[in-house]
Amino acid sequence: MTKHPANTLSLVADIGGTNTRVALVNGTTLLPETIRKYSNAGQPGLEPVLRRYIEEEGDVDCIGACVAVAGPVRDGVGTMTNLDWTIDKDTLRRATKAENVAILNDLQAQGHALGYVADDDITCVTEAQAAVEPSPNAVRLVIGVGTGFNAAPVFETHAGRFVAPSECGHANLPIRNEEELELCQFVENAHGFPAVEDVLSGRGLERVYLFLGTKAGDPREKSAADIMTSVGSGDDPRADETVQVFIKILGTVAGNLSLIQLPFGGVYLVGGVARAMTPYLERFGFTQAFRDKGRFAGFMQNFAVSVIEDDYAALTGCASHLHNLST
Ligand SMILES: Nc1ncnc2c1ncn2[C@@H]1O[C@H](COP(=O)(O)OP(=O)(O)OP(=O)(O)O)[C@@H](O)[C@H]1O
Repeated sequence: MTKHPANTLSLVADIGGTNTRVALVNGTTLLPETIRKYSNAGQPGLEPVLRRYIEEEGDVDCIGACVAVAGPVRDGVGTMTNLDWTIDKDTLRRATKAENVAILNDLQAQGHALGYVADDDITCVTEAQAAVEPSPNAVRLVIGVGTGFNAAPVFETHAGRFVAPSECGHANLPIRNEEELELCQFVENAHGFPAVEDVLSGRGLERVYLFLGTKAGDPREKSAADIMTSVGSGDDPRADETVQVFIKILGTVAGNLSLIQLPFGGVYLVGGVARAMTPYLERFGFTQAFRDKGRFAGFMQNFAVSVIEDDYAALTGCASHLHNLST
């Protein structure tokens, strides 16, 4: 017997460079007991992952499906940046048998989730100190730091919410001091063009650790998870130094993006690496780097910055997008 007799459900998926999160939704309501997380390693594409999910959910029938991909989407085709997968609507229809299907960039999905994330899942890092309260329709900005880096501004328009996609993780890495210049050269020598994502990501954190070790004549490697376990423990000062360098560059980049989008409604950091950084952002100078914009240092106080702790927010964003398409 099918686990889900009511035929009102849709499937949503958030496909990152490392993990795919899948769930069922009823309208905009995520069904928490249906959330499953799969490692992408060794999988040839999305179709087998979705087929396995549908089977594990008792061959559930879905009326719609929306997936968020970590990469550019053009004309309904998503190309994963950090994985050899391409996702199109026909594949999605074939895998889910749903008629209404949609493909979004994953940061667009995060933008569509704003307003649905519980207050308990939002941690304020940098308070705005502006005299004027933001209007309810003020622009917001989501910034994702996980396997990759990306951002998306969220606009509330008369026609509904519009979340603009971007690929800003592939813009140049900014440099503010001698050490960052050396890091940039280290990345370029090893990997070619030094993009923001080459430092602001899980692999990027590991590169910063290796860079500092190489500079000190002791080039050791450590995984991103192990660096975050060591930081603050006193057993590896290089982990602390690594996280400090990372957080300052994150502040600089988040500040740059804020000057481009003017998110008076707030900046929201999302993704596994951003979440792991939460306890250290203030201690290691995030706000200072975020506001370090010369004559506009005071102006930067208009922007509050928070971290979204909900690992499944993009799934709710997919549900909201699908719901908006059908109403
Ligand atoms: N405890 C940790 N601290 C910091 N980084 C971690 C930790 N555990 C895993 N990572 C790193 O986080 C990244 C995965 O983050 P996340 O789960 O947000 O990725 P994703 O959704 O698959 O990626 P994306 O959407 O950015 O492509 C990997 O690069 C991994 O090395």
